[in-house]
Amino acid sequence: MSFYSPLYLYTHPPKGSFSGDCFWRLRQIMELERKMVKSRFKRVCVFCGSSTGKRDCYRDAAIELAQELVERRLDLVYGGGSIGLMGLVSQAVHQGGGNVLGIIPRTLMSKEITGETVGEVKPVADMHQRKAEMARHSDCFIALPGGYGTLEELLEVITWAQLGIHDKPVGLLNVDGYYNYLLTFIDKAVDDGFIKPSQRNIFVYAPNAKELVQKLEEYVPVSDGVIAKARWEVELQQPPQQPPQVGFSPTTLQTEVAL
Ligand SMILES: C/C(=C\CNc1ncnc2c1ncn2[C@@H]1O[C@H](COP(=O)(O)O)[C@@H](O)[C@H]1O)CO
Repeated sequence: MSFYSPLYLYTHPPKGSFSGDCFWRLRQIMELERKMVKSRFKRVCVFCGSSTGKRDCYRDAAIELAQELVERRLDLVYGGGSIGLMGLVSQAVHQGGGNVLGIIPRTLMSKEITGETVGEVKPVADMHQRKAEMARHSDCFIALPGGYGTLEELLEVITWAQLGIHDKPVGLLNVDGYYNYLLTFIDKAVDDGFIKPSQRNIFVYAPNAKELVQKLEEYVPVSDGVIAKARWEVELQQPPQQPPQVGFSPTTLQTEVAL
């Protein structure tokens, strides 16, 4: 193709001219758009410790995960609060320009308990409602290292996936082998007949944020949930038969968890 052909001038307009500058700018934007990672998700729920843990790798992993979410333009849903890894993830996503939604029980809202939160805060009545709301607002779940609270949240969304309450991917960020004993325990539960082999891979795990988010993107739901998602949704539409009695009520719990 000649340097003087109309097609050459169209694809290589002279720099410095107004139309040429606009063209080069447009090409830069299109190139950036092409490089941007497209995600099947919009909002990611992150469960993590209300402590930072004793080793730097946990803090680094929390920030690295936040950067991965920002890079993929994913919003963060989390338990509210600015303490521990929860604080690090939420602040890093917020500073990176991402949307942050913290869902927190009113009783935990005091700054002495949770610190100063960033982004939008949604107060809820209790821990059950918090978990149901976190799940409802998210397209997938990630657990960073944490303690009892994190384990409880993680195992609950895995259990809900097993029951077919939702089919959203769940991922474990196994920072420096933090969750190796849990993974070994799950293998034991499969070997001893408490978890179906088909459910062993109901969640994914990876040592770093990039690999984990990639696995979540590629995840195909395990389809042998005992109760189909649609049935839980029908359950949700039914008005409660009776007002809840004192203590635990299976009806309200089902209604709360149906996503
Ligand atoms: C210790 C107490 C409050 C600490 N403040 C918290 N604020 C908000 N959310 C919290 C808090 N502590 C735990 N959580 C929830 O559990 C998850 C982390 O728990 P872990 O045991 O540290 O792993 C976290 O995702 C929150 O949902 C009250 O005295």
